[in-house]
Parts: sequence; C-alpha cells; structure tokens
Amino acid sequence: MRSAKLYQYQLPMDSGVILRTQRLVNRDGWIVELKDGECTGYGEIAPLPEFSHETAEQAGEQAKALLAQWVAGEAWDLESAIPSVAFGLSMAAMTLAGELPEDGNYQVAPLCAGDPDDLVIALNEMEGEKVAKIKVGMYEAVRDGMVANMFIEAIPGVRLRLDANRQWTPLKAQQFAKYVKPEHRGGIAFLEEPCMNPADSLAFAQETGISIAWDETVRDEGFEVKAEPGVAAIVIKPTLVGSVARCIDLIAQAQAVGLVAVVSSSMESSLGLNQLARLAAWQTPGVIPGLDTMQLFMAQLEMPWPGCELPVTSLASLPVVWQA
Ligand SMILES: O=C(O)CCC(=O)C1=CC=C[C@@H](O)[C@@H]1C(=O)O
Ligand SMILES: [Mg+2]
Repeated sequence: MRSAKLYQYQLPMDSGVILRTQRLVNRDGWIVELKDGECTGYGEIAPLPEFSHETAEQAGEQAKALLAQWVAGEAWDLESAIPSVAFGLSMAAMTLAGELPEDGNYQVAPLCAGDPDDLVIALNEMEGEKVAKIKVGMYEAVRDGMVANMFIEAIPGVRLRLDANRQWTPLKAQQFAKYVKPEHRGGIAFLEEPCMNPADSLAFAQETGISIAWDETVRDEGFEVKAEPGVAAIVIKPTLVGSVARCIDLIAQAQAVGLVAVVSSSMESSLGLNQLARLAAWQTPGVIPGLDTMQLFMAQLEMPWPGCELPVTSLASLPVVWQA
C-alpha cells in the first residue's frame, strides 16, 4: 500500500549569501515522503536560483504529477524529469528501499567566501588531509593569486580547491597564475572553471600547470567524461545533475578514467545535505565532498548536520501541499 506527501519548506539564509547576481534571502524547496507498508523514504527537491534552469514552482508541479504516478503504481521516467525533481524523487525511492548506506562522510572541505583568516583557523584545526575551498574571481585576479599563495605558505600540505565560476577572461586567469609561485601550484588540488569557455580553461591548465575541475561544464549539453591533460576532477551537484543513478554513472565514468569525482552541495537543507554525505561516503570513498554549506543557513531541517547548532525545523511543522 503506497502513499506519498509533498512538504513545502522555506529556510532563512545567512545575510551574506550571494548567488551570482542575487542575494539569497530564503532557501525554498520541497521534501518528498514516500511510504510503502512499513517503509518510508525522503528526498529533497530544491532548484538553486541562478544555477538550476527550473524554478521551485515548476519543480513542485512536476513532482506532484510524478508522485501521483508512483502512488498509482505506474512506472517513473526520471531520466526525462527536470534535474532537481529527478534527484529528489530517486533519492526518496532509494532511501525507501534501504539502498542508501547509513554511513556518511561528514568531513567537509571548509568553504571560504569571506575572510581568509577564518579559514586559516579552520584548517589549522582540521585533522587528516587539509582541504579547503576558496571562491575566486570576485575581486582582482591578483588578490586571488596572493590569497592562494598565502594559504599554501601558511599551511603545510594544504590542498586548495579554488572556484572561479567561469568569471575570468583568459587574460585575468593568466594574471592570477602569475601571482601563484610555480613551486606553489601543486598546493592547488584544482581550480574549478576558470574561464567562460571550457576550451580556454583547458588551455590555461596546460599552460600554467594548475589543474582544473569541471563543474558548470558537467551540466553543459554534450558533456562527456574524459581524461585530458590538466583536468583533475569533476564536481557533481546532484540537484543540478539529476537522478541518483545518473550521478552514480558519472562518478563511475570519472573514476574509470582516473579523474577525482567530488560530490558537492547545491545548498540543500540539512536533510538533503545528510543524504549527500551518505552518497559521497558510498560512491566517492576517500574523497572529501564539497558540502560545507550548512553555515550559509540560519536553520536546519529535520535531520541535524553533525556539529551544527542551528535550530532544527521539524518536517511535521511544514505545510503538506500535496498527498495521496
Ligand atoms: O562545492 C563546495 O564545496 C560547496 C558548494 C559550492 O561551492 C557551490 C554550491 C552552489 C553554487 C555555488 O555557489 C558553489 C559552486 O559554484 O560550486
Ligand atoms: Mg563550482
């Protein structure tokens, strides 16, 4: 006997969260609950403004239609559903079936979008591999180069993940590289998407010896996973990519050609983030996932994130906008 519910959530964000051109005041999304006999599964559907092509409203409408099919016992075609819906529904089905292992990788790459000094403290306290993620491309390329140098000098063995979100022209990318001393370039695990054009990013990696990672490019039409000189990793954001099966397939393809696959957040609530930590532990063992986004919120949802002291909103307190 199957039943399903769709909850609507809105969580307040920290005041400084900017996505590309807009401030994100609240995070809006949906939580799917699937029940079959004694078993329950949850999934989160939360298109990320400026990154997802669909809006939360569109995702909610499609989710309701697909949930009605599921309750009626009809087959789902999640591969043609919009990415956030495909991810949330497939994750709900997977947890319902008990197929997502419980253990999570909660060791995150601390994210620095503000004061670099805060990150130095976090890294000094970090045990094991010291990996951090720094946003670049927002200020002068020269400043970004100096910040990278500073971290690499201050923290022995650090592996930086930098992210330019395609903000640099090839010239600016070169200016950045010029400020990172050649002997420090190995301290950059990878730089995500330096240039608008992937071919320019690839040329940059090959000319400078700074490895790059694909993030936005993974979602471009016609993207194929392949090993190329200068490419170290691919970043997988399931909410933007699609079903869990599609994410697992991409991860397997990356691993098969020797690329690192990094599971990363699209600023899901703590519920979705916990599931991503479990997906990461299972499918990308030994790789620190890019999940340090709880700090951008002012509240958690139902499942607390380890060590996070933000108040937790319960699922039971949310409006159920659809059920069957
Ligand atoms: O990848 C991580 O470590 C954290 C997530 C993260 O950096 C991002 C998530 C969603 C949108 C962007 O702001 C940003 C990214 O571009 O990778
Ligand atoms: Mg990125």
